[in-house]
Amino acid sequence: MQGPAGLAVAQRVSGEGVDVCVVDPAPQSVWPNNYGVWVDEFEDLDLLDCLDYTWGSAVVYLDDARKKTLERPYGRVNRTRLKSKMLEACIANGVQFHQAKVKDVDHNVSKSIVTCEDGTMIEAAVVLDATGHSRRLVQYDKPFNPGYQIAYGIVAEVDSHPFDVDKMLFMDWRDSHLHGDKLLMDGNLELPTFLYAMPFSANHIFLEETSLVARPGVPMDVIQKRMELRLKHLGIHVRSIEEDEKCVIPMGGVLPVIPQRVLGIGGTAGMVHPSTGYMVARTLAAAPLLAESVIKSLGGSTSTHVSSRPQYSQKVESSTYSQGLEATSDEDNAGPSGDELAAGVWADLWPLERQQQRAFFCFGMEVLLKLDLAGTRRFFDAFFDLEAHLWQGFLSSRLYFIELIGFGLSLFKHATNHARAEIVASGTVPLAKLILEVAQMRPPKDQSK
Ligand SMILES: CC(C)=CCC/C(C)=C/C=C/C(C)=C/C=C/C(C)=C/C=C/C=C(C)/C=C/C=C(C)/C=C/C=C(\C)CCC=C(C)C
Repeated sequence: MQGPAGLAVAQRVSGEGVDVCVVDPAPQSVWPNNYGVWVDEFEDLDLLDCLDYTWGSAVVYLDDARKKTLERPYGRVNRTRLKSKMLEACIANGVQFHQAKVKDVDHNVSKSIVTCEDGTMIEAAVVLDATGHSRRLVQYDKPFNPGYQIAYGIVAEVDSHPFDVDKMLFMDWRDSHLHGDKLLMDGNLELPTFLYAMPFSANHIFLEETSLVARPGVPMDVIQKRMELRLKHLGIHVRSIEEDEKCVIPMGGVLPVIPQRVLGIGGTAGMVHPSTGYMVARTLAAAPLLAESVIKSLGGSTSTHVSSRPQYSQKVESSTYSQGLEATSDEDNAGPSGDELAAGVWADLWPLERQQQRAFFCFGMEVLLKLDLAGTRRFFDAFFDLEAHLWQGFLSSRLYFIELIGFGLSLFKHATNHARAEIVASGTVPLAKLILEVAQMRPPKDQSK
């Protein structure tokens, strides 16, 4: 199924007159996850009409005694509206939808041929892999060793809940619900989970028990059991479950090979924030950038180089799954070669400063991976005490490397001595790796120039 990233690119590229074909096994299905975003992020994307609930602030419980209020509005994405809006724009721009899974792709100098599981072959000037974490077509040349964010969530009708409906619950690290179960309690002390909740009304709420990051991931059944005990402890009686979701999000890990012939966006292209697991706002912001880059590389806006509809022909076989997006071209030798074109787009997508930023976020993730519950509480106590532009900028990928160094030093300054000692103990090796990695980084080569 095509997620927000792929559709956003299809919409933008087709809006410039480029012929686009989206390959998706379920183009009309509803996206499965409940996405939450900071309202300012969606405001920047001009998508405020795609939020169905907003809260003026968010709350973090560190433990039974300490609570912080984050003065930053938060919203729930209306995924049906967002998808309809994108689909309508795509249809109006003439995007074709082919209902299938992509099986494979082959390239020649100027074109790529995508083979679908139903045997259809589609010729394209550019192929974009937007298959999320299944990373169907994009290639990796190093072992992928991410951390895992695991979450179990429900949208439920409840008799009542104890949360303020004007505030969303960003993180609740309290653990008193586990006091009666030593095994679960000890497990949580070592690999903690928190509750994340969006209260829509006094008896309608989204509740999600979440492991921020662990390697390997915390088992789903453990997370569900912890949530069950938490809800009981909070006196939340679930009348009915409208939706439930099981999320497994790989965080960090290596980037795909840059450049490579197939383009990528979203999870397949390393765009999950490695310290938070958030991705929607980041990929929706990257979509126009990628689209502009593709259009520029194809030789301006529209159909000088790009004119034909996808050419379907018969083919056989079927097996795996995937989706893709293809901009088609029938001009064999005009403009840059396929490799040059793709290299230019990858260079725009992952410039040096974005790679450095991501390396810093991966460093942050390595520190989080080593913290137990007590350490996590101390860490977030310092994190949310930072000046707003620092913690907000960090979460929304708005700080670049030099600012991130300032952020790191400020966090260190705000931390208690105990938390500083933990950051040093868990962060020294990852920090040394970060420095080495950043020193070796070079801007990606744009072969089209
Ligand atoms: C929808 C779906 C799919 C799913 C969903 C699930 C969920 C619910 C989720 C949620 C999530 C969340 C809430 C998240 C959050 C997160 C956060 C807040 C994070 C944060 C982080 C931070 C960090 C990591 C930081 C880091 C930092 C550091 C490490 C620093 C350090 C420092 C030092 C060492 C000093 C010196 C330095 C320099 C110079 C650099």
